[in-house]
Amino acid sequence: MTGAVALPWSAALEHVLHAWMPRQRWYPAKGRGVGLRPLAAWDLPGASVDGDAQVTVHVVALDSGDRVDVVQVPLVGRREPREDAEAALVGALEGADGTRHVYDGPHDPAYVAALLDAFEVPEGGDGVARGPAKVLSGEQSNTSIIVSGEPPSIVKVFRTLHPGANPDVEVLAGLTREGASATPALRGWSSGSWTLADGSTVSGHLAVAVEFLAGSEDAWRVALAALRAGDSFAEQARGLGEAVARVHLDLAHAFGTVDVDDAARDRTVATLRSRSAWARHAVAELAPHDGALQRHEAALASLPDLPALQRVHGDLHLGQVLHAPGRGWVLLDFEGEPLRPLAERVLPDLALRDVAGVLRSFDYAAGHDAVTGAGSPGTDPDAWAAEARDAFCGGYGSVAGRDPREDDVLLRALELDKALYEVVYEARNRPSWLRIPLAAVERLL
Ligand SMILES: Nc1ncnc2c1ncn2[C@@H]1O[C@H](COP(=O)(O)OP(=O)(O)O)[C@@H](O)[C@H]1O
Ligand SMILES: O=P(O)(O)O[C@H]1O[C@H](CO)[C@@H](O[C@H]2O[C@H](CO)[C@@H](O)[C@H](O)[C@H]2O)[C@H](O)[C@H]1O
Repeated sequence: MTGAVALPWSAALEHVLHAWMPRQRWYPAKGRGVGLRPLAAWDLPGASVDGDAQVTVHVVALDSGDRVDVVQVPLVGRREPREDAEAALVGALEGADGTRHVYDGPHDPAYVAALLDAFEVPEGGDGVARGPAKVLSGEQSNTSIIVSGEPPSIVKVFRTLHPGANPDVEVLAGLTREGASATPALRGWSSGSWTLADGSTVSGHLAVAVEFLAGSEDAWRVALAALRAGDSFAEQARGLGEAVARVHLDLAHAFGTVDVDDAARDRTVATLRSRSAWARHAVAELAPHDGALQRHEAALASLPDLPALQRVHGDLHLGQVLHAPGRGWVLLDFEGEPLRPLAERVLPDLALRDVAGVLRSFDYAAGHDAVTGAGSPGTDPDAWAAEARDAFCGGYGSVAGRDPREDDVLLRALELDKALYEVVYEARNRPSWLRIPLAAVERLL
């Protein structure tokens, strides 16, 4: 599957990627020794931008023995080095025919042009208007490129690949058909195939393009700024609650709902239990709560009746919400929790899971400055978060027809579930933040 392409797999390319990939923010195997295995490679016609560019997309398995991650690595090879792109240089390959300078695809106009040419467009859509491209900097699990055409778009190149539909593409396609306004409109996507170790060929989405909301600010920053200034976040939280409820109604309409029979209830309870057990085993700092967590796992059997299940966001927090001028709150990134297997992330779930996600995020905002020393609250953080929480639930209930606080037992179980996920997430990624979700686990148990 990695045959005649412009930049074929070779010992030299493997060596270069081995050094370069672990330094990338999106690299999913940080801290683990991995072997690289090529799963697929294909060329995109790169010469449409300039004659020197050769665009090859590699799909590579990162194998650490007990776990395999599959990543997408689009590369551009050039005979002439790009003066303006030192930071995007992956490495240089020496061959009998001279040196090839290899660049990270998203930072090279030849790849971006070729990627957009390969996009499929939703029915009735205009696709992505071409324009100058710029990679978004910051903490991201994928690589996003802003394409400043008229209108502008943002293209997300998926780095970790999964077979099947990517939920970001699938969900935004459904919501765009619904004419939803609290999510960005889908503009296009691309797909590809790769071959697994057992010889089977699978396909999946490689990239997605949506409308770019210029001039927007993310809710996490807005909330932190309000807290530091000593300003209430109640009005914004109420609007956010309304927006989340509208997205839930649109998702239910686009993808349907599933009534909870005994089997679905058992599955939901089992998922909550196994997450608690997973966290207990994964993070030593939970040891003092082991007994209480085991009692909690047993008590989940007596949860009250569950509402119907539906497609949800799955990893909703303030960093996944933008405030866009003239548009209000807009929810992003429907890929679900990165630490959860994809097959689970696309199943119908409790809409209250997203409510719990936002409530946890208010708690994070309240605890952030004390843990990181990045600023200082201008008001009592706990009272600030409690007010935001009430306003959010009130706003949500005014659109959904039921206030989440009426389902307090279930909501609490979902907040605890999220806090346990966060404990694992922080232990792996930001140990200095671990105190925030650990304190929540203690409080919620
Ligand atoms: N439609 C959009 N308009 C404007 N900015 C966006 C848009 N989509 C994403 N962003 C910006 O890109 C960041 C990362 O997007 P996200 O979909 O969460 O990617 P990832 O899966 O890599 O975390 C967001 O936090 C936001 O700042
Ligand atoms: O945005 P991602 O899909 O990568 O989500 C992961 O990272 C998030 C952190 O960026 C993490 O969110 C946690 O930290 C947030 C503050 O940075 C906070 O607002 C959230 O409430 C908290 O869960 C998320 O859990 C993780 O899946």
